Amino acid sequence: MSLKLRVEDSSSAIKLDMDNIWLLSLVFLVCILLATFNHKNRRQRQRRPPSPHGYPIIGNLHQIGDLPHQSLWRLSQKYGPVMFLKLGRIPTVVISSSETAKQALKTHDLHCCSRPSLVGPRKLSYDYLDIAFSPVDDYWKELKRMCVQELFSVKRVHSIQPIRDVEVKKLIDSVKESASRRAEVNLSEKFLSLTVGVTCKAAFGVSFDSTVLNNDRFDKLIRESFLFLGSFSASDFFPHGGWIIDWLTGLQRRRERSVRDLDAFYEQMFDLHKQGNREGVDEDFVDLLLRMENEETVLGYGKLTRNHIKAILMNVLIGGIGTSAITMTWAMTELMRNPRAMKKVQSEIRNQIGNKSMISLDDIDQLLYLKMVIKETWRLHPPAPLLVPREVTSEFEINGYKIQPKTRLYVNVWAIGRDPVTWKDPEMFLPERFIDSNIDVIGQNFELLPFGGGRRICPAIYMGTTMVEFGLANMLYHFDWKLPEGMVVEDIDTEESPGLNVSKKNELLLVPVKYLDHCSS
Ligand code: HEM
Repeated sequence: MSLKLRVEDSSSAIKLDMDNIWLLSLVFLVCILLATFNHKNRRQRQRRPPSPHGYPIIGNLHQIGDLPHQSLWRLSQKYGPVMFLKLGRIPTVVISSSETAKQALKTHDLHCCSRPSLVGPRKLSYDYLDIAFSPVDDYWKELKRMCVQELFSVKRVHSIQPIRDVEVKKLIDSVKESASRRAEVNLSEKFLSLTVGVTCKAAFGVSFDSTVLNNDRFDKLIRESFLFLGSFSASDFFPHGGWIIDWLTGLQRRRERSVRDLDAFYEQMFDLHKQGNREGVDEDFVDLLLRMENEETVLGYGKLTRNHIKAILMNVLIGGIGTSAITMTWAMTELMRNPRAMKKVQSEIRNQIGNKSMISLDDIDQLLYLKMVIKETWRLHPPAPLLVPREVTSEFEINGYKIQPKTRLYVNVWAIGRDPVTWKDPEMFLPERFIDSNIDVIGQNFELLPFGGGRRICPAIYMGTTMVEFGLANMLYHFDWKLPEGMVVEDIDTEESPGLNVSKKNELLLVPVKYLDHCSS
């Protein structure tokens, strides 16, 4: 009995040992698998750009704040010029130096020149029929080529000069009137009226202050579109459930109303053109696009339709109005903060122009210091500080870090303009830094990118630059500028207001003094 027991004991001991061996082998195998997986994962993570710590679900969204370009600049000082963030569900890479911008916008432009699908732009652009938000495809390529050749060409910029003359003359007259009363002028508002006036006449053949265009309604329309293009939309970061938040916050409703109102505005403009009830140049933008529609012009995959025209006009409104007005306001702000630069630029203009009632486009070519003032303004205050977001379509590397397809890519040109590696005393407004420098804004110098670069570069650089140079030159020629009673230079702030285009938060109020009165007295 005892023998039997012992035999049974030893067999179960052997069985136990076998079980242990199996168990140990299994644990060993799992350990090896885990180690291999971990190693692979660590290698992959190592090849991903450095990243600040994020939270589940929201990722790094809480670190973005009201002025994302500023928050991202601060983060980039800790995590470097190629930084990875998870914004909600969206893998995002932020580029913050001229050297890495060159890699993204030049070397690897082809891999990252598409646009992400964003809800606001999708509605405004009739499902991406525009230039700015359309993904990269044959339609976008042909549309951009057509717009560069027809809408934004040097010839067209010159053909709308009579419109600029009329609108700038109106501005001068209204500022003169304030000067005669020694009253303050809201320059932020004046510059906006100027660019709205020029854009309305050049694009739609109507005056902003005419009865045809109810300017209160138009003003509201434009402000609303800017607002919702620039405001936070949960759907853009949580593609599957974000719409619920947008619905709860009322953003979705406001967005739909704004799209409806803009659509009605375009239809009204088409009707006016049908009735021949328009003013301005021989052929405005609507005329040109309607003519192309009649000629059954094919772009990419199909014929140009009314929705294509509306989407293109949306880009003209969004691109043409804010950017130039913002630049002129920032330039005047910086000149008021730097009286030496103000004196120098006014002397240049007045010495070159002599005694004239209006400055011409040809005169502008000689104003080299003015051009430096504008470049310096764009270095410190690019109107689109993060450009327009891009989407990566195929894998590439920057500084040895792998950037995966479907990543959203931001280029922080605001940070690049303040990089002490590139710019000496970056916080100082110093137009002279461009003397003897070849740095230009046409996308070839990656330290200064107010118009972006690569395939997605702004197609209207000449149009935008001409508006800014012409508007500023006239305001600086005709008037001296003083601060309102009781204010000193140190009181002028450079606070920014959030949005798609970053403008000066507090409006710029100045008192004009008529210059030519000095001459005649
Ligand atoms: C001071 C004036 C202007 C500035 C600073 C400016 C700046 C920019 C920037 C930064 C971009 C994005 C580039 C990128 O993503 O790399 C852009 C794109 C664009 N801009 Fe401008 N812009 C100005 C004037 C204009 C004007 C006057 C128009 C039209 C009337 C215009 C139409 C466009 C369009 C259609 C795009 C989209 C290009 C694309 O995605 O392929 N811009 N602009």
